[in-house]
Amino acid sequence: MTLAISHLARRFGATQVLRGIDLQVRQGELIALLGPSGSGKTTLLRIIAGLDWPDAGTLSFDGADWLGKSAAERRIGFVFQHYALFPHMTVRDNIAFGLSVLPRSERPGKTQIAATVDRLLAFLQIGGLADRYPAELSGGQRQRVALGRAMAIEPRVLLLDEPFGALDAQVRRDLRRWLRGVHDSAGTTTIFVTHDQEEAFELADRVVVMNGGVIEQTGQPDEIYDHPATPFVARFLGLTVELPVTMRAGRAHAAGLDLAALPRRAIPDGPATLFLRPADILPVPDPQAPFRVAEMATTGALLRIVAEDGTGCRIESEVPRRDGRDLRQGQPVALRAVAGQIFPGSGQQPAQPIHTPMTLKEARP
Ligand SMILES: Nc1ncnc2c1ncn2[C@@H]1O[C@H](COP(=O)(O)OP(=O)(O)OP(=O)(O)O)[C@@H](O)[C@H]1O
Repeated sequence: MTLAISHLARRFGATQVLRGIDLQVRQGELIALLGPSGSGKTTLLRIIAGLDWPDAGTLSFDGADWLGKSAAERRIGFVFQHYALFPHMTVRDNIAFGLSVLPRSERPGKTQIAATVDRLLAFLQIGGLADRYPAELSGGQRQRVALGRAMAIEPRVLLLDEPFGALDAQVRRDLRRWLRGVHDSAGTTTIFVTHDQEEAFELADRVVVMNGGVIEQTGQPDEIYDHPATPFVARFLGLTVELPVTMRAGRAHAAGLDLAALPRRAIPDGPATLFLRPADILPVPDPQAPFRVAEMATTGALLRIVAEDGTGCRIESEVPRRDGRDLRQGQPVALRAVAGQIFPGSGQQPAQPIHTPMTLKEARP
């Protein structure tokens, strides 16, 4: 069972919001659509749900065209950021709602609906809330109920749009783990939208990074974190230090930088740009090095160090405080990169990826 999206495009007036989306989601996967505001995540989710239609492209489920089907026919469960529970109904009635409005031919009997709701209340660990009204629930409890309501119809695909966006950090973290458990035990196929990196990486089997209506990269969290496929993904995932380097036979070189730890890459000789996380740069005392420690500040566990080379180049690094014990203000240091990503081209706009974004076939199961 696969949800297959191909060349999907959507324009609102002059704004091209989706520009050719290709994505396949397998049965039982938990997928995060991650990207900045306006990148098209919600639009994509609404098209999958049958709440909006694309201008071009295809959307199919198990080989059957879904664009010809209504939202109800697709049997989608949808949870929005702002809990759209019915205020005048108890939790029990909210969860039963989707079942009680099914066409007569598909609608289970009253006893069966009550049994399904009881099972869901227990499964979602909200049995104690069954007779409360939404106004008597916390935000986190409301989102659990909203998920219960979405799951009652046994959806083929569960869609969540920033489901925890309005909640505080600790509740979000708790709900995340709870959702992962629910997803695993229920065996649903789930797609959720978030702009919170940590949430996407902790929860998802695969993360889809979107930007400006295109998918920049699709992959397992660790693959994306370790190997961002485009400059956008690199910046978005915190590789904020960008340095001009020169490639020779697959190796990057730059004055004052020790780049020997970076593996060789298939990149043409010539100018390229190295993207690094501050935590992947280690300043090492070296009397010959062109850099000097210009600033040092501690955050408790970490030491933030700014190194300058006297020509205006300032590079920020972040090391565990114990690793920076030998460093002093003004000291000459070489900067050793322990990880990083290189893209051909130089300046503000390094050329686009050397890797093509991963497709489903390439992704590990
Ligand atoms: N019905 C609409 N009419 C006109 N423009 C729209 C409509 N819906 C969305 N847009 C525009 O499409 C773009 C993408 O919106 P979308 O909500 O899909 O992005 P998003 O990635 O989900 O952003 P956010 O994280 O802020 O929700 C935005 O520029 C938005 O203003």
